[in-house]
Amino acid sequence: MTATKGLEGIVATTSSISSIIDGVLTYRGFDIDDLAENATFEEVAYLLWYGKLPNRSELAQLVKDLNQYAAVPSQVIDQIRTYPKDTNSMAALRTAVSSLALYDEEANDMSPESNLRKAIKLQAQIPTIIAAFARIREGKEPIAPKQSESVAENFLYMLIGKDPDKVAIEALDKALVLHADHELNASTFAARVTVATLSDIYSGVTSAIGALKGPLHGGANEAVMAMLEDIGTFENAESYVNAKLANKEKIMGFGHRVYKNGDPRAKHLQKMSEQLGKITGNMNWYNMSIKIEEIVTGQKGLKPNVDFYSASVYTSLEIPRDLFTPIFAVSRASGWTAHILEQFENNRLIRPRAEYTGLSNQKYTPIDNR
Ligand SMILES: CC(=O)SCCNC(=O)CCNC(=O)[C@H](O)C(C)(C)COP(=O)(O)OP(=O)(O)OC[C@H]1O[C@@H](n2cnc3c(N)ncnc32)[C@H](O)[C@@H]1OP(=O)(O)O
Ligand SMILES: O=C([O-])CC(=O)C(=O)O
Repeated sequence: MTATKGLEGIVATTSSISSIIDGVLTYRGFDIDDLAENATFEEVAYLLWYGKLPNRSELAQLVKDLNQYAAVPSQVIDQIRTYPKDTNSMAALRTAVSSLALYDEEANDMSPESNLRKAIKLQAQIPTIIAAFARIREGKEPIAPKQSESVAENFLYMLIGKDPDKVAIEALDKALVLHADHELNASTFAARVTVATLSDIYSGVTSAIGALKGPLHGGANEAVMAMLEDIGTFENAESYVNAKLANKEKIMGFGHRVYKNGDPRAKHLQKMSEQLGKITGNMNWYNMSIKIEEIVTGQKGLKPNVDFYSASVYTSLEIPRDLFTPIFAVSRASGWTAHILEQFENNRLIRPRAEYTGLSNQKYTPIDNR
């Protein structure tokens, strides 16, 4: 038995949800470029869950369900009020999502209908939790979700407390489309491993949030912004990045386990970053990002991943830095739950082996003789 570090190149499951083949990402066979240009997040979520694009009445029903479920149990909001004000936002989300199960009477119902309903509930409630957390820590009252056509609109509304502008809604909606699913990424794998024990969907999504939090995965978008802020000005970018590379430190938002010739989602986010920079009149983050890309790609051949330009996009939307990874979770909730439903459809326990590299033939010695 020989281990492959990080399971690189190991095919661990079959899936018909999304594919990455020759650097092309598809959701249910639809190219991400096509979806990014044309689809709304709600259409994409429907596509991931049901395997086809919705017609008008199917989409209207999903929007109705999302609106119906968007309010979070008051006990969960009350718990969020007790979190320390400096709680890590992903830790808050992980804890609150886990506690949603306590107040859902069907949390442990394993029927396919119940699991699909809970997938939609989780999708509806995750944005509400994040917005409530963000407001409560600032000493403000959470804002109840409104009837809305769009998850992006409702999230921004609950976060800022007024109707968001059209540009912001459209930009966030596109970011949600781009982040919705990504084959067997670490957080999705964590979700599938958890539910393959026949644990419940809340446990699966809680595991996934824990995995997404790390800076080698979803947490990189926040780390990218921390780096941009650290650099501060365009003029500082070159020396900063060169020093990091010389020190063999990683530049956040670059590289990918699967894409070696570039992440197809990055160009959409780059374009949005530029457009939003022009609209806000602040091109600093965009220009700095372009410079960093030039250096990192030039020197290391590494290309930006989905997390790199999303940092400047969210900053242009005036979203606080530590909500970037929770927003990733808003989108990926659709993919996680689609994968959980797929895992339940054809389940087998996921239990690989480890190659043992420890000591052998050890003999027990009584404690006083050690
Ligand atoms: C949504 C997402 O999860 S996208 C990924 C988000 N994560 C990041 O942006 C964090 C920065 N990037 C990375 O850490 C990595 O590229 C990962 C985790 C994404 C992929 O990792 P792996 O496939 O395991 O590659 P690994 O970390 O082994 O790197 C291979 C080589 O490239 C180098 N490398 C990889 N990424 C970077 C980077 N961002 N900056 C500098 N060097 C890098 C490594 O140092 C290593 O070099 P070496 O062979 O000389 O030791
Ligand atoms: O697939 C991965 O390893 C990480 C990633 O890009 C994602 O989850 O979107």
